[in-house]
Amino acid sequence: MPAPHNPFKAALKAGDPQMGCWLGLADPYVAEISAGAGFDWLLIDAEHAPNDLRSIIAQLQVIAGFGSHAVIRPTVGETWMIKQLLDAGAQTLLVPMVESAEQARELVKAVTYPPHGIRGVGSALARASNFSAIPDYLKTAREEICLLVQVENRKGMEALDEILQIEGIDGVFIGPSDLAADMGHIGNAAAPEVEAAVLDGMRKIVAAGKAGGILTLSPKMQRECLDIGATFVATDIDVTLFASAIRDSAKAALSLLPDQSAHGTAETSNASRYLQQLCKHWSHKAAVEFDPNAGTIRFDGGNQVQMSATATQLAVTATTGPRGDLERWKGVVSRHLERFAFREEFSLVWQD
Ligand SMILES: O=C(O)C(=O)C[C@H](O)[C@@H](O)CO
Repeated sequence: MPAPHNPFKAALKAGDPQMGCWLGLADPYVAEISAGAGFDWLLIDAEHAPNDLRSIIAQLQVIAGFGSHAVIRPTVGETWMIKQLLDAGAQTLLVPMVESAEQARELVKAVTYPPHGIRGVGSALARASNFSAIPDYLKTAREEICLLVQVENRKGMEALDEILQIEGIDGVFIGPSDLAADMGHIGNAAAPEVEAAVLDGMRKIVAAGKAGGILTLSPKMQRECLDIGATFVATDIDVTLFASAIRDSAKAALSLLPDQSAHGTAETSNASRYLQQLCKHWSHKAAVEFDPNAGTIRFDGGNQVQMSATATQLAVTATTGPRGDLERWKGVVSRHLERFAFREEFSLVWQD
């Protein structure tokens, strides 16, 4: 009985595009929900997410019951880490920060048993061999291990041609975020120079007969990479999906509650001047509408000011969202108006 078949590796070999999702919530409950969503593969991230061997094993166990394939990204491509992940039952690894053919060569040895590699023999204890229930695991494991490497800086891109020559590397993933940073465009993987480098690298990978992969939230880049022939493309991240959805949900819930408002007046013959000064002062960072007699200032976070001016009085309404700090906001508005009215005895008296 051989090592379990790796359908993901077979699909990449057949050039059959596999669509994936990043898992960074580091929780088997979330992995189980994600595994039932329909993605072809799920990346369990131990580089940028709080995963450890135990959390990875728990996620491998729940994903095993679904059609999605688990791809594990170790923190670094260390032999000891790879040994533990393979014994834990990972069959596909995505190793970050590969910068040279020599590094790629060492990774191939780390996933290969002796005499051709250096993977330690411990299958008797390993989940990978179903705890020795697979008698010829040692002889058949390598064929079902899919080794993917990440090229994600200028050094790695310069070595890409040599990396692509290394036998035993099944695919190369280009990391746009890290590549952007190394190219001087940190936080901007959409920079034209970065996108061009990513697409050029992807063409080289596909032309070399290796599987090309990427994680990009850009529909344009997803399409372009697939059109080039990339075969493992991740299009979303569980962390950002959840964070965005729950923030929107909280905003919608709070929008059902009433805003908080306070009303104040100041006796002054310069009401229109101060109204217009405050509107102009905040016009660069808020939505402002005003004329000499009335003005409205709306900030994105929910803080607002409405003002009206007569020949003798300035009327002000300060508003915050249902959970805003109204007292603080009243103080901010008062201090700004008092600063504009420094030439006179000015007092904004709040009625509530
Ligand atoms: O450089 C990249 O892009 C990647 O390797 C993916 C990131 O590590 C992932 O955390 C999304 O930013």
